[in-house]
Amino acid sequence: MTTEKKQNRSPRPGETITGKWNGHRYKVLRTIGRGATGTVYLAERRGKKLALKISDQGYSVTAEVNVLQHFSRMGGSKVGPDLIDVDDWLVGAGGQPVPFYVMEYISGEPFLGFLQSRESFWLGVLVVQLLSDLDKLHNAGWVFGDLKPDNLKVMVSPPRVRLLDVGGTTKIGRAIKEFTEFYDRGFWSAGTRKAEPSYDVFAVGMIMLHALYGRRFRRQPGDDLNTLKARVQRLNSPYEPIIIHALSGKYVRAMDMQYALTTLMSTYAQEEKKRQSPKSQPQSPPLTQTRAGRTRVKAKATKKKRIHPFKRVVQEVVWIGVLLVAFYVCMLLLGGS
Ligand SMILES: Nc1ncnc2c1ncn2[C@@H]1O[C@H](COP(=O)(O)OP(=O)(O)OP(=O)(O)O)[C@@H](O)[C@H]1O
Repeated sequence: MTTEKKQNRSPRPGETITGKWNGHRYKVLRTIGRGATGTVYLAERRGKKLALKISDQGYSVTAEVNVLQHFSRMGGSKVGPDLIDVDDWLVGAGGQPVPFYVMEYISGEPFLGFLQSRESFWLGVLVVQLLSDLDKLHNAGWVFGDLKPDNLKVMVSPPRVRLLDVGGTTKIGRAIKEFTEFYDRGFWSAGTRKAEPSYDVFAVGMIMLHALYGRRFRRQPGDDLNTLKARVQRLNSPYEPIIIHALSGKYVRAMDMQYALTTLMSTYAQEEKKRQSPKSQPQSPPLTQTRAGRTRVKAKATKKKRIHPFKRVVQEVVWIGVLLVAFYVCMLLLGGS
């Protein structure tokens, strides 16, 4: 593979890319997106959809491929996309080799888009999954680094969060090599940019804050960790203590946050079960803090109480009929004896 930096030609939709070394052919369908280090295309080989990344920087391809190879050796559930092929594309006869790699195409919904139409319970479910993947990554000696909603996708049925864009993945102990300010603890003066598990955990806290708040907000001069904590408190969300702990660096490992979140969610699930039994009184607000969730719960409750007048009449008529039939049967039996 080449490592020199140059401006590569972009493939056109419908164009076929043939690898110089492995000889595999990929038909480019469309551009998925452009990042800082290159462009990702949706491609097809033998009827299978794949993601093909072409970079202008050979060294970034090498680094990303290296990380994806580590990911695939982790075993268990998949952490990042599977690496499928690494090769050079020869553009035209005698053209310069263009380095590219092919990975599993992760189809699904964007992380925030998936949550928009669902109750905030789902935020907890996805974050528990994410923390489990991060924990595996950390145990293998890496930190994801550039953790943000854009780098997460939710594969549906069953919903499963997946990590994309491994460009920021950094060896534990080194300086984080790629980050996005809003999710970066250094930006909020909440810690260093040293690659350690708590760096990713902070970003998870910011992702939760972003999802519940509904958008990113600007950092004003002087804003810091305390400003973030105050924002979290204003959300009045059951996730508040978890997010505050994540932002404050109280969870050293992703697994610590995962444990706290799972405990909180199972407590709420038990309370919800009790709440549904007619004798008990609610103890705390349900885990449905999104506006959409609250409206749905309210609508459901209203629906239960109100019965259509016509339906009530029909029910009464049916009951009177049942009673009359029972009365006549009794009369017949008494008359017959
Ligand atoms: N395996 C994949 N399956 C599906 N989509 C992918 C895959 N890998 C990357 N993408 C998408 O391709 C786009 C470009 O990704 P890329 O990793 O190059 O950069 P980025 O994350 O957008 O930007 P940056 O690296 O600058 O943060 C993104 O929209 C990303 O979601």
